[in-house]
Amino acid sequence: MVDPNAIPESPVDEQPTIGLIGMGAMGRMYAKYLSDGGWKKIHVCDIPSKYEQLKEEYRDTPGITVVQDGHRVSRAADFIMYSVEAEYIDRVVAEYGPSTKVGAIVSGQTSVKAPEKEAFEKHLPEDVHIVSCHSLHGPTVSPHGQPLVLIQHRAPDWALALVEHIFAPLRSRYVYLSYTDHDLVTANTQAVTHAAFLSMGTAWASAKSYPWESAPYVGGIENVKVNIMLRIYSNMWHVYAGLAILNPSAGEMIGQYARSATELFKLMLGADEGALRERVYRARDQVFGGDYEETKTGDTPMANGKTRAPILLSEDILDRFSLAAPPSPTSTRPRSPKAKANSHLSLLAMVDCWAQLRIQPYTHLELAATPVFRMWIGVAEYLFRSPPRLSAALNAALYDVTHRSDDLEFVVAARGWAQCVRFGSFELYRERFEETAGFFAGRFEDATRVGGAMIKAIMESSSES
Ligand SMILES: NC(=O)C1=CN([C@@H]2O[C@H](COP(=O)(O)OP(=O)(O)OC[C@H]3O[C@@H](n4cnc5c(N)ncnc54)[C@H](OP(=O)(O)O)[C@@H]3O)[C@@H](O)[C@H]2O)C=CC1
Ligand SMILES: O=C(O)C(=O)Cc1ccc(O)cc1
Repeated sequence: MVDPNAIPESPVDEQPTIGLIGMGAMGRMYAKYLSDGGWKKIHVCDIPSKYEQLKEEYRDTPGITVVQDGHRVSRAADFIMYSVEAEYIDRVVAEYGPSTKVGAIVSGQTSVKAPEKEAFEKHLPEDVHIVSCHSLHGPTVSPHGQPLVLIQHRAPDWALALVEHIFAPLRSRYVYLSYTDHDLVTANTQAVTHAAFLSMGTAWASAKSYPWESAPYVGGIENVKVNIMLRIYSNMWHVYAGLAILNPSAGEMIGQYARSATELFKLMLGADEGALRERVYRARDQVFGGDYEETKTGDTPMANGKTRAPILLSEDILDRFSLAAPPSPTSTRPRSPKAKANSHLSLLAMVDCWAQLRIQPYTHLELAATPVFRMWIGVAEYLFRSPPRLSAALNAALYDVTHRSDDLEFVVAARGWAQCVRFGSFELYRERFEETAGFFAGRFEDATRVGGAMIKAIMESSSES
């Protein structure tokens, strides 16, 4: 529960009025935690046509008052958070921003901050403060211990302290960034990671192949790839479109990912083993350090001379999180088709891309990683920190032609996503996203359950280490 005695020096009451504009997945998550945490004056709204339905839904929730629109929220609240689609932030702030109460603090939950900053600076009155935020996790992940970015943009220290206090019930880990650094970090971590998973999904859907039924993609780290891919496609397209298309740094990074996939694939096609190994090992040394073979435990050496334990769990444990059909009690067949070496083009391209862009993923991991980014580094280190695994992947990539058609689909998909982001078309993005999502939709429910349990197990094990 909130301790009113802990409220910092500020001109607002012990129980500030909190306003939430946009009651989609994130607005609802905040409403729940803030209400459970003991805040008693939370005014919320979505678009006016949802007023009656929202009012009914929150009738018995302590502390929550549903109002018709953002004007009513803005007039009453000491702290207001916009949780609307990034694409619409300018329009929504233009409409409600001028109604903001004098001296209030305004925040935004958008995943990309450049348009939010512009909208706030353009449409908010001079006499209100701006302290923005961004929870670096999806609405179904517990916020406890997850990074929550706070951006003290145009605000005195008491305003930042009050926002920290209001968000205390989330029990998140505050990360302090500027608007500009936020977009740089999330382009490195989220946008390019999503490009990899979106491309995997599109490649499998184009090949009309469910990966959990196909030998190279079953078991161990393949389960991580498949579960995260499905998790992304079961979320809302606009979240990914916004953070890729509207982030000024994301297009270049996603473009590099597609270039890395293309160039590596050409080396594979030409069976240019020397050049492929040279390029991949150089990227590995740059991203994971050069002394990987010396750590017998499989730990990763860090720039500060220490080592860190691997992010992922053992293959056997990861095997539990499969979407493949369980064996029947009488069956003598193995639980799933036997795994076979994979060329891992999506991962080779990721590490090459990090190296080309001089991105140090471990630096981001410590500071501001989403669960998805953490898993993705985990998968990459699992492959790259093991010389035999990496070598087997390179052999498969060069000499096992059965991977060629999937790798070709992957390159086409990665190029398509990069072009779509470069063109900046939300409509094209939506169509591409929904087409692939439609192919997998039948498994979203299972994927949410299995993927959620997998993320929980991995997060718990990495916080213990
Ligand atoms: N989902 C995620 O994993 C995360 C999302 N975010 C960010 O949070 C923001 C919200 O995302 P999320 O909650 O997932 O998306 P949702 O689509 O679930 O929620 C957005 C809500 O805002 C409503 N809205 C749009 N215009 C207005 C308006 N004028 N007045 C009031 N409400 C309005 C939308 O209505 P309608 O549907 O009718 O347009 C919708 O209900 C986005 O900017 C996203 O990038 C941040 C972290 C994680
Ligand atoms: O972890 C991820 O990358 C997700 O896919 C969930 C997500 C999406 C958007 C955000 O702004 C924050 C987290």
